[in-house]
Amino acid sequence: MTKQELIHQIKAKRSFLCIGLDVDLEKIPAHLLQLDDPVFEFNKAIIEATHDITVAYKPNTAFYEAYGLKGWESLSKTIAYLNENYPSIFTIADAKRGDIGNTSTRYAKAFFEDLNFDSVTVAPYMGSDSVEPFLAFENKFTIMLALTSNKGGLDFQLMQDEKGATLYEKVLKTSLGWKNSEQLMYVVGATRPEYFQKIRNIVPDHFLLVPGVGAQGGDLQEVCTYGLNNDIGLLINSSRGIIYASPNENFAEIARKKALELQKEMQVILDEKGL
Ligand SMILES: O=c1ccn([C@@H]2O[C@H](COP(=O)(O)O)[C@@H](O)[C@H]2O)c(=O)[nH]1
Repeated sequence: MTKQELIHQIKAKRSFLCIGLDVDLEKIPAHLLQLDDPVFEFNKAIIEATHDITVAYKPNTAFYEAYGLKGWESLSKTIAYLNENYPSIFTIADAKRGDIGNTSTRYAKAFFEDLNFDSVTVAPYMGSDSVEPFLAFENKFTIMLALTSNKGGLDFQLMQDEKGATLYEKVLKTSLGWKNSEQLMYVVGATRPEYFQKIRNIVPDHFLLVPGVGAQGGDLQEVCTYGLNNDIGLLINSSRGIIYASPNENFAEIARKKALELQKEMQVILDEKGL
């Protein structure tokens, strides 16, 4: 998918919502457990209930890898279902990969070629030659961790050098010099709204993937104050807050209700900003 296609979808749907498909067999309604692939059936129901009001889906691969081969099969079926039925929806493999160059290339092939995701999350810790192999894939996006939503994210990301520059700022600035850096997006936690202005000064044009709204307590309005750019430039993720809003047979209906609440809020924000 191209950036223009993503922006077009966001404007058409008046939504920059990303739904996280973090499926846990202990949390899904009991009636699904009798089916052959409960994880895929759960995802299918969530997708059918929300595809018109969300622009992206983000399965976190940990939730699939935890179930071994069967879990990988559920992931593979989910992405195939999305690509076949809703090809204009942006897909994110939240896998947080990155390794020496030739290994990163294999990761990139796994997510971009075999599974055919539009994007994958990566960690920046191993530097340019660990991320550039992902950026070599045309019309695919590499979403790099910048300032994460978790408490421990601050252990390293806010470390300062003698001039007061923080590590996450250096990560952002350095990555702009990498080959095909226009295909980067960055993860910034919704729990860190006070940093969005600074981040937008460094990366005014790139998309930010923002997890942390919902279960982690981040606030959509606060993120949008400085996070939005002229292309909208935000993908706001909520996983548990949407997919587990009801433990009952009506889970998909209630997930839609929760997703719609966020989408309506987004619509108002976009209207107010004239976007
Ligand atoms: O900084 C980060 C990076 C990734 N995540 C992931 O996003 C979702 C959030 O799930 P919720 O249920 O909406 O809290 C999950 O897959 C995380 O691993 C993040 O939260 N923060």
